[in-house]
Amino acid sequence: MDQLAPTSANSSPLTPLGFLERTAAVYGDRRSVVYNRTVYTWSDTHRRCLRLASALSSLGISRGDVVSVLSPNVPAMYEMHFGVPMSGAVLNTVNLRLDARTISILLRHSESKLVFVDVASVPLLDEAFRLFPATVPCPRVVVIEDAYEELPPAPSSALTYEKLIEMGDPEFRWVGPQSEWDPMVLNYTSGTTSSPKGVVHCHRGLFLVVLSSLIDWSVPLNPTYLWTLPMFHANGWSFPWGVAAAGGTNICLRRFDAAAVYAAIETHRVTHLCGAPVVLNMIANATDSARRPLPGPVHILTAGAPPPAAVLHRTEAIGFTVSHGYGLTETAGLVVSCAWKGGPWDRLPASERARLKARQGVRTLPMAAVDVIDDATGQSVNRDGETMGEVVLRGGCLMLGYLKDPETTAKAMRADGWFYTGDVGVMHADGYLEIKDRSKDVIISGGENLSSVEVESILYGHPAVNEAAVVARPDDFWGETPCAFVSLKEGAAVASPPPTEAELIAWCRERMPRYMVPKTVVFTADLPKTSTGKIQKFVLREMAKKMGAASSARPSRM
Ligand SMILES: Nc1ncnc2c1ncn2[C@@H]1O[C@H](COP(=O)(O)OP(=O)(O)OP(=O)(O)O)[C@@H](O)[C@H]1O
Repeated sequence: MDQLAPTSANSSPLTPLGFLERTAAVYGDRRSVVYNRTVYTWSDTHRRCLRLASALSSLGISRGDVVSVLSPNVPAMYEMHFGVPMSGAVLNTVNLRLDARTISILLRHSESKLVFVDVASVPLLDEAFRLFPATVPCPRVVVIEDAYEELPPAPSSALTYEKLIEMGDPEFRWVGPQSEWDPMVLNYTSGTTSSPKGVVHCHRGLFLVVLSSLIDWSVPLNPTYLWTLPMFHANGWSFPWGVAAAGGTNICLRRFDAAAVYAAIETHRVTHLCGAPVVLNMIANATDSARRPLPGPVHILTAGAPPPAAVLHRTEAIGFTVSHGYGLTETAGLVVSCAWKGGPWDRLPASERARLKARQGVRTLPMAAVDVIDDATGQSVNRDGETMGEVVLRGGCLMLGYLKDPETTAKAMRADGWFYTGDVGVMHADGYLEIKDRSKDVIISGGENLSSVEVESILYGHPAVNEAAVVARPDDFWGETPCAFVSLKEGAAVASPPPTEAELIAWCRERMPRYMVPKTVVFTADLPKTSTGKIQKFVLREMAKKMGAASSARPSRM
């Protein structure tokens, strides 16, 4: 068999961009994108994306150029996931809730050639441009207008998105990758633990993550998908391409709250949506006036932060079917998922099912391996569900690397063949991974590593708790002790009397070893979050630090 080698017939570069043409051929008349009263079919979307790619080429955008976009989940944002890379360019979705300084840094770092900007974010972009040094040219700007918003229109001289689409040729021969390893997107990480890093993914990695996400979540043909997850966050875990592959309908929302989510589900008969655990919490704790009955089965995929078992339990009790996965910007989407075994697991009590589902799970199909390794020895930790180590990954969905940062890339993708996630986890006897913390969030109390996620999950079980985050507070005796920041559910906050610090501490004491029990509880209306819905623990850690050292007496430890 030695003479059998790849030929041009069997080695066309893998890319998710080809999904669009196929879906337009099969489901041309079906709805592709819905936004308020705007409804496109897959034929429309196909033509509009080709026009976009063609128009970008006519503006001089070519292979490898970075094109950025600052936009909420509107149809233009969806189209750019195809149209921009179909011009050969690299799509760079920028978090539109960042401040002007960070946006200015990211645009310069990426050497972006053109920026699409939502009309509401024009002043923010202008401010970012003012921070460019005089010697560095600003990228060209295209404004995305919105007929449904009462916002000042784009200046008459501005090139608008719709004008650009009109300029383009719907018969354009799109620019395919020369190699499946060609870069296709550039995404900056959320900046939860450090400055955002520029993650570059190639066509091949995205192709793999899209197909495996559909299989893993058992997405059927023609789903109706509600865009609650921002597309600017890791390309909405790659579902812009996934919904196209499945011939689904994208329901776009510029902004949402619990009432808007329930209303959209009812109006459009939504079948699927993704959301960080904060979105689940928002849906589960919605007031009666916001809630509507579900018109049919609704599947929610959650990831991005550890979902507390209590939140999974509450969301499923309302009637949603929740799946849980784990991934990073560096993996383009979900690469570990809590594969549900059905049968015996279905027969367990609901709270036990939620506890199992809160585990992150096993590798998805394109991944070669997932492990938890001991930092000191580099060996796998015992599969006992207790011994903590760093979560490492290997497989086809991993990024090419960090843009212009070989040192950080080498630190993350090491010579031993693993990608180091910076997450701390345990491996259970059944081979399921469970994340216990981010390494920077681990609390070390009296020399013992303590998982803030475990303490949080107990706090979430308290009926009055809306959200909880636990961080380290300096302690004169123990070095660090857990400090909990807690927001209460609306009803509980006004009910008399709301729980006190002593009551929450007692609640924890009954349910966890003493060394894990928070020594301090701070009640707050809201917890600080990144725009991707992650709790900013570094902000809370600073607050805990400013509170000064807790001077513990030497309590007896369990
Ligand atoms: N299911 C999950 N359970 C627990 N944590 C999760 C889950 N999914 C994702 N995460 C967390 O999210 C992280 C990936 O987030 P993302 O790539 O958006 O940026 P970030 O890591 O928050 O930002 P930065 O790297 O800039 O600090 C993971 O490393 C992990 O800590």
